[in-house]
Amino acid sequence: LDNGLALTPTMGWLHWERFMCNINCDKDPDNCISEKLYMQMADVMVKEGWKDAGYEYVCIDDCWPSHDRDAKGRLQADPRRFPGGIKKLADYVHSKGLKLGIYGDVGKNTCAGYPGSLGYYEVDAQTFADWGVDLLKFDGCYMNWTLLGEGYVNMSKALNKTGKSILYSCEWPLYEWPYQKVSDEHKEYLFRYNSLPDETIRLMLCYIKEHFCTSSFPVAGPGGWNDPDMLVIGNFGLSHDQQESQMALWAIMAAPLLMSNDLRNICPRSKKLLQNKLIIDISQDSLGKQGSLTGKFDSFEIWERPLSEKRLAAAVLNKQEIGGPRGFVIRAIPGWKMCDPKCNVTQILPEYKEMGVQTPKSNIVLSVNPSGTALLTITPLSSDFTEMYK
Ligand SMILES: OC[C@@H]1[C@H](O)[C@H](O)[C@@H](O)CN1C(=S)Nc1ccc(F)cc1
Repeated sequence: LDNGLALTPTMGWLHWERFMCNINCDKDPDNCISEKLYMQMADVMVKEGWKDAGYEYVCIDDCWPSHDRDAKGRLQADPRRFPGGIKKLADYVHSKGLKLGIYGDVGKNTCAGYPGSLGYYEVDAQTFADWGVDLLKFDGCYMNWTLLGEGYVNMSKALNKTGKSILYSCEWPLYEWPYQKVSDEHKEYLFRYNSLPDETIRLMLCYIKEHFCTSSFPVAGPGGWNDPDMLVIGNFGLSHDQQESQMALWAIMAAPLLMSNDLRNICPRSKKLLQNKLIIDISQDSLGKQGSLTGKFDSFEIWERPLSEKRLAAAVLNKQEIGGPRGFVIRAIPGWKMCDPKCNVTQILPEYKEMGVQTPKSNIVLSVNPSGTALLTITPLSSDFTEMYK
């Protein structure tokens, strides 16, 4: 959808993978789905450099509403967990210079059984607009599969009708069979299509542990991004190598960077990784071209993304889980052919290393940890440029 939103992949925080549907505010007040959680995350995002790094959306996921609509048929937040209501929460988030995302469902109920928007698309779109919501994640549960597309299109039109610019983040392709089938119609109406099933994020965990999904994502670009779901960096499930792999791959794929973790309590290494400016620059690159899998051999996967100014980002993933670090000769990267007659190479992960001017015959060997990734940027140099890097 080209109305000036989502020109680069969305960046922010989303509650689901870390806080799920925890509504037990009596016993677990610090981690339950309540206005306090989002206000605290917004505070931390400003205080701890997340906003400055580019993370701007604070997103509510499922389980926020009351089970009953109000007298006018409008959705309302659970009054005990959100005593101030969503509008007040949006005002608070906006006062911090951030944006608020909310969650709805195209069908009768949300996946966790709260009221869905079927039959209420215009009412709900207007309600979200009146509250000052900036993003809507629209799920696809409890919906007659043959009416799914019509529902998503109708909500897209209803959102447009409000006259407010609300980033429309859909799970439409997720509920299409086969998965990841994103048609032109999807792209026309969607900004960010969450094109992998939720279990894939868990599978993605095991993918990150064992292998990455190698399904080629449909082409994305400014105004519409494929979304392999939340960043789980800073949680409990991944080793640091696997966290580096997720961050590198999401940047190469031009995927939205929506963290789902506890920013109030995150280990310094994970925070440094999530705030790594060079990786975020790859993710947010102005060319807006999504990267892809360009090579697979000897239990390595190479993922490459063309960047602005003729540069290339390359990620070398060691899919082997056992054993120790393995060497990968840098000139075996398919895109290395652009290093002709020379190029300048910067390694970003696993640690920053200026590799300087290289030639097509470079013998540099990258060391890649099991389930880890080496991430590079390669800048081609024409012969006269070499002087600059001497
Ligand atoms: O209830 C909301 C939850 C989160 O929003 C996820 O990000 C969405 O992918 C949807 N969702 C869940 S658990 N959805 C879901 C997960 C598994 C399944 F078989 C059917 C639906």
